[in-house]
Amino acid sequence: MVDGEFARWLAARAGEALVGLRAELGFDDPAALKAAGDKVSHDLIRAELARWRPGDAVLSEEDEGSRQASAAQGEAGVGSRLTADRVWIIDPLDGTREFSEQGRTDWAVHVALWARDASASHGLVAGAVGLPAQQRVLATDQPPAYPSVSVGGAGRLRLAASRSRPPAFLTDLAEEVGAQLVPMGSAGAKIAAVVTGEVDAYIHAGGQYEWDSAAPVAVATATGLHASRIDGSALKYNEADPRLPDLLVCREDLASRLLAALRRHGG
Ligand SMILES: Nc1ncnc2c1ncn2[C@@H]1O[C@H](COP(=O)(O)O)[C@@H](OP(=O)(O)O)[C@H]1O
Ligand SMILES: [Mg+2]
Repeated sequence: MVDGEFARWLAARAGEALVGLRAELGFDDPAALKAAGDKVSHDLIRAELARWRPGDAVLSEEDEGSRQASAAQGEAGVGSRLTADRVWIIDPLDGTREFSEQGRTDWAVHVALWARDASASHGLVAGAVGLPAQQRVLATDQPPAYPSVSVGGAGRLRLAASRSRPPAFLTDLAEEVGAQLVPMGSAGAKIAAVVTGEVDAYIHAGGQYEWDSAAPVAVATATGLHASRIDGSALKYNEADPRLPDLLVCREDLASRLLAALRRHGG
């Protein structure tokens, strides 16, 4: 299987396990469901990567060791992710909070591949975003079609934002550009909503990590969408410090307008 296809398969498998876990444990103890979700998905993805891509390094939200840039990884001799040529950047369960709430579908499985010699944007050569509760996986092996303009209707832009930690400046920015804010959980689900045209853009600031955006940004850029930091600079992955605190994902035709508004409001 080529990498994009493999990422799709892996995200789908982890998604099935997570759907099964929700059915098995129910929603009475959200903390237990979140912890179990993180672990089950992480263990499954790590095991399949070790089996099918044993020479590659891994950066995972749920693996303290892999977050330390200097830590040796995997089998002996594989070395640190900072010297590796290929690094899988995974978030086994993005939108953990929403996963633990009955009826919510805004949670995701992220599987991305970063390569040192990549000509692809952001160094991301493959990626898949599993949206198990929406019964779909978006992936770079078959990138979705570029979204049609203004699905929101009435000519009003729709801006996806974190439902629990939206940037403070977003209300003013939305007012200035005449946009409606659409609160949603999970960076992957929000970027997927931009890809499918459910919303026009996603803006985040104030904190996030590489695994929160790598896979969905891989899919968004494969689709032809704009993805950058909120100051317009490039998103960089597999850095020593995995913090990647802000980003903008939107249709290309909106990028300069939203970046200008971000210069005024985004700090
Ligand atoms: N201020 C912040 N600092 C650190 N991580 C943040 C953050 N705001 C959002 N995130 C992370 O980004 C992902 C999407 O957040 P949100 O649902 O609020 O949009 C979540 O990932 P996890 O669910 O994998 O922890 C969340 O933890
Ligand atoms: Mg996350």
